[in-house]
Amino acid sequence: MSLLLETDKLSYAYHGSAPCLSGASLALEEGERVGLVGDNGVGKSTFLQVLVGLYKSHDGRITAFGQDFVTEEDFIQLRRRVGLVFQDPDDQLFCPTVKEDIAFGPLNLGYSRAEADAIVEETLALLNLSHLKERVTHRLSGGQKRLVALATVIAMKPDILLLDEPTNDLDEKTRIRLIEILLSLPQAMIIVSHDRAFREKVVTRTVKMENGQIF
Ligand SMILES: Nc1ncnc2c1ncn2[C@@H]1O[C@H](COP(=O)(O)OP(=O)(O)OP(=O)(O)O)[C@@H](O)[C@H]1O
Repeated sequence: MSLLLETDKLSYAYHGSAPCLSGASLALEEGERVGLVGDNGVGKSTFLQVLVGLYKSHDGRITAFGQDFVTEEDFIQLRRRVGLVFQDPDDQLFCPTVKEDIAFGPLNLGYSRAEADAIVEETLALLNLSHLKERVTHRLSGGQKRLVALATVIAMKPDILLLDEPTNDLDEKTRIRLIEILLSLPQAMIIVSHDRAFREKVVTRTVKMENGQIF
C-alpha cells in the first residue's frame, strides 16, 4: 500500500475558543477506509474541514499525493481530489434541482455539458437515485438530501472521500445500500461516524480523536 495523505500535528482553535485540534496527525494509505470516532464536539468535523483547507491549520503540515498543501491555491487543487461530504447536506446542496447540483462539480472541473449530463446519469444510477433527478433539491427528505450530497461529491471522481456521519437520517434499506456502495468504491476514505454497526461493516481500521489529537 502507498501513502496517499498525511496530516502532521494540525492545530486549530475557533476564534475566542480553546483549541479543538492540537497536534492531530493521521496517515491514509491507498485502499484504506479509516473510521474516525470521538465524543461529540471533540473536533472530528473540524479536522475534516481543516484537512481540505476550509479552515487553516495554525500549525503542522498537510501532505497528499506526494505534495505539501500550504496556500489557498494549493487547497483549491486539493479539493478537486479530496471530496468532503458535509455532516449537514444543506451545506453541500445549493442548486434548484438535483441534476443541477450533481452537474455543478463536473462542469466546474471543465467537463462539457454533455459529459456532465452523462456523469449525472451514471452517478444517480450508481446510488439508485435516478428517480430524484428532476426533483427540487430543497424539498427532498433528510435521507434523500444526504444521498444526493454524496452523489455531488462522487460525481467529481475524487481520489479520496471524507464522509461526515454518512448514515444520519437514512432508513435501514438505504443504510444497507450505502454500505454496499461504499464497499464497491475504489477511493480511500476517512469516515466520521458514531454508527458502530456501520463502521464494523465498512472501515478497515478505526482511530479516535481525544484532546485534539488522533490515536
Ligand atoms: N464555526 C464554529 N465556530 C465556533 N465554534 C465551532 C464552530 N464549529 C464548531 N465549533 C465548536 O468546535 C468544537 C468541535 O466541533 P466539531 O463539529 O468539529 O465536533 P465533532 O467531533 O464533529 O462533533 P459531533 O460528533 O457532535 O459531530 C465544538 O465545541 C463546536 O461547538
